[in-house]
Amino acid sequence: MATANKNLSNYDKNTIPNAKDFRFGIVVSEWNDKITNGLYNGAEAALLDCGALPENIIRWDVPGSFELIYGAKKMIETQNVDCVITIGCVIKGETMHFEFVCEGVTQGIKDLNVQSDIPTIFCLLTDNNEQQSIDRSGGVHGNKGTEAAIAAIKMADLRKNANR
Ligand SMILES: Nc1c(NC[C@H](O)[C@H](O)[C@H](O)CO)[nH]c(=O)[nH]c1=O
Ligand SMILES: CC(=O)[C@@H](O)COP(=O)(O)O
Repeated sequence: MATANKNLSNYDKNTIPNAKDFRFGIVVSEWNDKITNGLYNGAEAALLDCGALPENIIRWDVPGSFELIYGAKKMIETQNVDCVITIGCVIKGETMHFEFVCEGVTQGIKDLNVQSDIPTIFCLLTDNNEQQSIDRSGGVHGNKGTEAAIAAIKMADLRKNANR
């Protein structure tokens, strides 16, 4: 289903574990910061709405989406978190740089999920233009940050139960 056919901000708290016992790291790219801050706000609001404690949400900023990989790796290594959310927004320019950044971040986040026991959630917008990013960070299509927060809670809970 394309994003255009679903609202990214919709969730049913009855289907989501309580987040009160989980610690979350959120790594945020400074590129397109109007968008990434909107994504962060959606993620933070959803985590708090589902019971997460403010002191259990740790935010680090990195220069661009490519640095999300290293930031998430160090967050996992040093902050005793139960899940990491990586937030970035890559918007197509004139060159192939878009493709390489998007693919590189995708592969890097995938590698973290393979190599680490801590889930890393992929909240990266890869858009053709700024309007698409606006629409997905609190606009007409909802907020992908909200979606990422719900995924983070569910994966932290899955990890807890799997490691019992
Ligand atoms: N063009 C965008 C970038 N480019 C920067 C890279 O992410 C990286 O910081 C740089 O190559 C240095 O390593 N980053 C975004 O997040 N969004 C863009 O649209
Ligand atoms: C995704 C990017 O790095 C891109 O915004 C850079 O723009 P350009 O391809 O025009 O250099």
